[in-house]
Amino acid sequence: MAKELEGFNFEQRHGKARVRVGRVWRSKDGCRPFMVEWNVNISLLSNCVAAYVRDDNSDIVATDTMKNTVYVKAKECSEQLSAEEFAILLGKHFTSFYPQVFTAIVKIVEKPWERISVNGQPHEHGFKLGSEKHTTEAIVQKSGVLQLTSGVEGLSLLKTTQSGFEGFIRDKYTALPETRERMLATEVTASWRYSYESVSSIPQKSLYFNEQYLNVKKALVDTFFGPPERGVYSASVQSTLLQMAKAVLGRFGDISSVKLKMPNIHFLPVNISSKDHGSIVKFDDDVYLPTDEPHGSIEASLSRFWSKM
Ligand SMILES: O=c1[nH]c(=O)c2[nH]c(=O)[nH]c2[nH]1
Repeated sequence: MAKELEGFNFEQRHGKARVRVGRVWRSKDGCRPFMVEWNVNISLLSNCVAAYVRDDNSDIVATDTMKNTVYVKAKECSEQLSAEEFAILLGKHFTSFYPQVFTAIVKIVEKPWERISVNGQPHEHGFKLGSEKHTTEAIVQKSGVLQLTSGVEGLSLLKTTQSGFEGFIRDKYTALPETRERMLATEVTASWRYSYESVSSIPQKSLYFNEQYLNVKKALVDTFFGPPERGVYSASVQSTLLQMAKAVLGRFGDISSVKLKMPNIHFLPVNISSKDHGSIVKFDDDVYLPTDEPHGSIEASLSRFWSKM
């Protein structure tokens, strides 16, 4: 919230970044132990202008206290919970415990520890690190008003065919040939906003948001690839991105908007020729030069008309 200060507009927030916490829930009535590793970012909007203007810290929640609170609340959570629920729980705490705090913004990135299978059997206490990460952001107001966003980052996808790019603008700067046959590779960053508008209206079902995370990820991945035998043709990253976004809004009624970032990570055709021997390697949709940079950057968001995002 902007405030007038000595003839200027002034906005401030403070918080603790990158608070890392691991939580293990030990086995109970036959359940396997479960663990998570979270990286928590807290940002508080509070009435503490005196600290800026008068060296008066009496309204400051120390960022060290915020850090400690993460561990206290993790300890208090005796049942396994999703990153979304933990973010909301922290947001509720900061906005209700401190009169000075009117909004809490809590972001969590979950490290993708996955239970390992040994000889096809899920291990009791063994985990290995997967690839893409589950993310969430809860913005909690003192009134209980909530904005909840979840996402995935680092979801690397590639298909070796069923991708092309034709019909784009051609001018004196254009060298790219048109094609109906290329590799398509990307690293998806997605975020989606849930339509729950207060902390009291979120689903009470245990681990609901973990389930939704897997469902949304599946919708994104399935749409990118198409059916296993035939796949589906992609006319551009743009076209595939929109189909993926539509699949999410089409399948999940409690998601009001979705944002997708899909860099086009190029696999360049390899053609090598020498002065003496002419063509040494002639590209025949077989040998590529994988690259990181430069890459195409394509992003879009899709929301329902009634969405606030
Ligand atoms: O799917 C694509 N979209 C583009 O906008 C683009 N631009 C480009 O050079 N190659 C591609 N591919």
